[in-house]
Amino acid sequence: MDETLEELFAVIEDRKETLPEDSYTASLFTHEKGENAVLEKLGEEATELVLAAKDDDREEIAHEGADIIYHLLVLLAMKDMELSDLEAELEARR
Ligand SMILES: N=c1c2ncn([C@@H]3O[C@H](COP(=O)(O)OP(=O)(O)OP(=O)(O)O)[C@@H](O)[C@H]3O)c2ncn1[C@@H]1O[C@H](COP(=O)(O)O)[C@@H](O)[C@H]1O
Repeated sequence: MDETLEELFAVIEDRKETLPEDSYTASLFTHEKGENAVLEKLGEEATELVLAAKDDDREEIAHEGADIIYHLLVLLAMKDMELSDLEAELEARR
């Protein structure tokens, strides 16, 4: 899981740097709504996750959970944060 997150975060940082035209990630960095675009996505997906959990739909829980993690990593990159900032917080709670 760690490796998957690190690789995904590296791709996100690359999209932020190179802004390819066909990249959904790049479109979040250049969105006219600014960071609100990713914040709205996080809000929507949190609601969808709650509904999936209420329906006991394990496939949908995994789908919405992955959407949330991806958009959270985009938010970290947008704030010039590192994956290690999140890891440090989790480590401190152990
Ligand atoms: N992990 C993701 C990822 N998760 C979600 N999304 C996008 O986030 C959007 C989610 O919006 P929506 O919820 O409206 O779309 P949806 O899929 O219908 O979702 P539901 O409504 O079903 O919940 C979709 O357009 C997805 O394509 C992602 N887009 C990209 N990535 C990763 O980012 C990498 C780079 O992608 P590009 O930037 O597109 O090159 C990819 O290789 C992936 O690894």
